[in-house]
Amino acid sequence: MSYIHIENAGKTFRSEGKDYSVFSGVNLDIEKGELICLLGASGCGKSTLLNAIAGFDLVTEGKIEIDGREVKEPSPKNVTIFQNYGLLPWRNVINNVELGLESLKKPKDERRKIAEKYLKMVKLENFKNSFPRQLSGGMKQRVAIARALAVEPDIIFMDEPFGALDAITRMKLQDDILDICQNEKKTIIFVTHDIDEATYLADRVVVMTPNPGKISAVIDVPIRHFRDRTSGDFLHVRDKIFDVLSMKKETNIEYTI
Ligand SMILES: Nc1ncnc2c1ncn2[C@@H]1O[C@H](COP(=O)(O)OP(=O)(O)OP(=O)(O)O)[C@@H](O)[C@H]1O
Repeated sequence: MSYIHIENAGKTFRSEGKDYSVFSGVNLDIEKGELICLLGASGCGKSTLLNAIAGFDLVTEGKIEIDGREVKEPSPKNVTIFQNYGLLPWRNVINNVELGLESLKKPKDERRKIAEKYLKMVKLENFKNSFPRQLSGGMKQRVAIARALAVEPDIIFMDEPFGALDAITRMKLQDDILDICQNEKKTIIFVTHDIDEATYLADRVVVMTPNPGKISAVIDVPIRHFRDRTSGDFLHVRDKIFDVLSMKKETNIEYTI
């Protein structure tokens, strides 16, 4: 049995006396240590599926199991990173990173040591005494990543974490995520509607289409982490995704140089 097992999962909301199916018939198996990107256009149910796996909002059909246990509520072993950082403005950077460790009742010395280790990992060791208002968006998201890693979670759920960042900062943070994956071997489920981001980060890209949301294809990314966004292999995987989303032009354009 896989680590995360999703079987015939569906989610229906009732609104004004009518049922509305967000996604249905979703089957997916995820192994420990995989980085899975859920990719699709706005409204295809990516966040709803992520929330169902994380236990925030349960499926209404089928089942989702993690490590053999049906998901019925959020687990303290997992963390979620959102687009809006979620930092406490009155706490400085290191105290923000220590937040989850306080809930785990770690002694103060140990908390500090762990927080410093992860701040170093996200290259913010020189900003530990700064407050969120003094940081750029990218730095804030790095603090959120350090805070998530500090509690040594089993699974990290990321819902468009870089959606509010400019393209260059976004690419730098994507590299950070790949470094972290190599060092920490975490299971990550990452929601995005950015095809390049999914191709760059994922071990497998799960492509979803709407009305109702369903999985149209699961695309293996054969070379673990390209690090080169212009390589032929990268473009090949990207092309496959365009194909699934029916976004390729019918006719091929010929270029003459
Ligand atoms: N609690 C709810 N009640 C009713 N409808 C909902 C609820 N939550 C989500 N939906 C609907 O489900 C659909 C899918 O939403 P969801 O946020 O999962 O999509 P998404 O693919 O993540 O989109 P985006 O990329 O824009 O965030 C939307 O049409 C949304 O309005």
